[in-house]
Amino acid sequence: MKILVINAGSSSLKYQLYDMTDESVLAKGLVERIGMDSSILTHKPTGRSEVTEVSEILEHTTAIRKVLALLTDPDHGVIGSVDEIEAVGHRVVHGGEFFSESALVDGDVKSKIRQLFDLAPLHNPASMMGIKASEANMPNVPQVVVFDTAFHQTMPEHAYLYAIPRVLYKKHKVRRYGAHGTSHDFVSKTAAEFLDRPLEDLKIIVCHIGNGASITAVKGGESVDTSMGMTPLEGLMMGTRSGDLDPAIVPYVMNKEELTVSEVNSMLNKHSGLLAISGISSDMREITEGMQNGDANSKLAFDMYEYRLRKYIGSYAAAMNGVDVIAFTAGVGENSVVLRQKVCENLTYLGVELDEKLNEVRSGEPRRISSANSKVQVLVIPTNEELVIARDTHRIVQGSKS
Ligand SMILES: Nc1ncnc2c1ncn2[C@@H]1O[C@H](COP(=O)(O)OP(=O)(O)O)[C@@H](O)[C@H]1O
Ligand SMILES: CC(=O)OP(=O)(O)O
Ligand SMILES: [Mg+2]
Repeated sequence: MKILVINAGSSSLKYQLYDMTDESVLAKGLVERIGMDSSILTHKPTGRSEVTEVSEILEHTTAIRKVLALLTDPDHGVIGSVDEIEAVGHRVVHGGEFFSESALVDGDVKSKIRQLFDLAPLHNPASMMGIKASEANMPNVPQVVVFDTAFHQTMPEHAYLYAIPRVLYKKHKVRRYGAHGTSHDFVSKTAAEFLDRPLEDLKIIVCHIGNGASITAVKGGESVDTSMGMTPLEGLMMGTRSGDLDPAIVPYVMNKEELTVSEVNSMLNKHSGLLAISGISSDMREITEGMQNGDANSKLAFDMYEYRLRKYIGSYAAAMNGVDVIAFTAGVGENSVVLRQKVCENLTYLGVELDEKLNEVRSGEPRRISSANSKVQVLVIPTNEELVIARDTHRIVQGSKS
């Protein structure tokens, strides 16, 4: 079965085409700047050279039409016809309390995703655009949705409630939901397999640090706490997101700077984090380079990022009354030798002992970076959210046929 996996953002659309007979990726790509003057489509058929097209792509339906055209193109394509795509899997960030599992898309599922627009204004409308665009271009193909929040539905009440009037939870569903669950789930399972130990016995802290960043306490295979909250703004400092802050800052700044709700949201989501503190970039590569070249603001941004991550690791060790495994994943977690080193340097009280040589190894495979004596196994586990989405889609579509 060939499955197209789609991760739609408000102005972007990432895709991967899988052949599920061997879980191989036939092609992948990215459409950027949808709705802007020159959109860029980058398409990479596996084992062949990448193609880039610049054109005007005003909305997601056109974006998917162009992707399908490239997937079937005589020169750059990997399939003979769109009919070969038997299912589409979509990443949806917010499933609220409706979804603790992936689901086959129908009218009810779409209505629930729509009801969650208010809780995830930056993410869910974009996912819905991706679903509608796929339905328009592939009307008879089953669509499956895989939620970032689903894995975290096991969190206990004391972890997911905010200490605010309970009526806000009852009326408006104000609570913590978390995100990146697909990755936290995959990485914790892969860590247990890598160590050849039963997942049920392990206390694992997964640090998913990429563009968006979140950290999860996984006990016995279940999420017991996670750093993202009602929206993906809470928790760690990120590329452009503030992470945790005193909530009183929001009304204070709105008042002083005469900001609207949308302006303050934009400030916290798009103009904060590494970008705000460094004044240079939201990209950890540039921050590290700036720091190594003596730029004080880059060093401060790095130090704040590392310090906050380390504090969360300590608090999740407390949440689980111990930790057996710390797993680093996503763009920064998989690649930043210096970030991992600085974090681990200050976790000796937990029994963490980093092996500096192992930490410097670069590979796309799961690997251990702690020393043989370390009480806590520190691992780097490359995440693969798209593969999980493809597997869930495959399972659900097969199940719906039988
Ligand atoms: N070699 C590296 N060193 C440090 N950070 C890196 C490196 N490579 C990638 N990154 C970071 O990873 C981030 C992207 O992470 P990724 O998980 O791909 O994000 P997303 O999937 O959310 O777009 C980049 O913004 C960059 O900061
Ligand atoms: C939920 C979230 O933060 O997603 P991303 O990492 O793709 O920005
Ligand atoms: Mg990501």
